[in-house]
Amino acid sequence: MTADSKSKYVLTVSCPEANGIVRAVSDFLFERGATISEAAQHRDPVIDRFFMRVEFEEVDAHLPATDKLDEDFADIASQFLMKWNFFDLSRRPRLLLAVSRHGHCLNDILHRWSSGGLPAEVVGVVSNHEDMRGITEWYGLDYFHLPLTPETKSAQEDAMLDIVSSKQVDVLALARYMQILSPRMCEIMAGRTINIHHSFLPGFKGANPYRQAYMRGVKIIGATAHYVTTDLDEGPIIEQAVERIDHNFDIDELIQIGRDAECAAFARALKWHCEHRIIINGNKTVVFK
Ligand SMILES: Nc1nc2c(c(=O)[nH]1)N[C@@H](CN(C=O)c1ccc(C(=O)N[C@@H](CCC(=O)O)C(=O)O)cc1)CN2
Repeated sequence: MTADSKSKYVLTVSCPEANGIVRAVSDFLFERGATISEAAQHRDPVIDRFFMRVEFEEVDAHLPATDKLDEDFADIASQFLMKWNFFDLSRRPRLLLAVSRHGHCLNDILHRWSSGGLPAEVVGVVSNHEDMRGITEWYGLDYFHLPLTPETKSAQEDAMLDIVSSKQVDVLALARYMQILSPRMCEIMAGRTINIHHSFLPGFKGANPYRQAYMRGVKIIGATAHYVTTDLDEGPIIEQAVERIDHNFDIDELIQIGRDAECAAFARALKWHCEHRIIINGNKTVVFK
């Protein structure tokens, strides 16, 4: 078995701070013939909580499947009151993109995916408009046109959830999808729906943030990739990017400049999510880059 063909795994852990956590995890992996290729940890001093991400691979012996690792790890997890997940990196997360009429983030993500820059299986694109069908089908992907009105919003979300189920979607990426998801949708998709908001949150939540920024006279605009929650644009922030502006720029120029920041923040956030580098910590995130 060559180095490249060895199975690689990730373990993420969060638990109350305690002595012996790192030793217990490393001993567990050592005893199963694994070698650690990357490890990082963080302690939140405010809530005294410990976070860890370990990337490991089999040496000689074949490591058990993740469900068996889960089973074997349960006693250690119980001892330290851990929340934990094992991931097999050979299984790339299945990603569904959602878009409305602005296609720059969709286009950027599809190019990165098609050129190997995003470790995900893109399974299709859903939209409440027809504008992005052409580029989607150019990439050979399914395009699900799900138009809606305020009266049909719930039925439209049911249709989207049917696609999530039938396509076995792991993560829903809102690439400038301009519809507010219902509390029901947010609950079902909690922790696996990522939005790119076109402002440097917490500034300028909601619709038309570039107009808000222009009218406020800010000197920096930005974009924020965050997990989606019922509270609009209040979800745990994953990544942000900014661009400098000044009085010479009009709103259309802010929109154009802001697009680069949106694409950069969104792409990094999705890649880190797909590499299992993010642990949600209340209304924040720990990102092991
Ligand atoms: N429950 C959530 N849904 C969404 C979130 C979120 O954080 N929580 N982020 C938004 C994205 N967004 C800004 O980034 C945003 C999208 C839409 C609106 C809005 O007012 N939409 C109107 C309809 C607009 C239209 O039809 O063109 C609405 O839904 O009533 C504000 C902000 C994605 N969803």
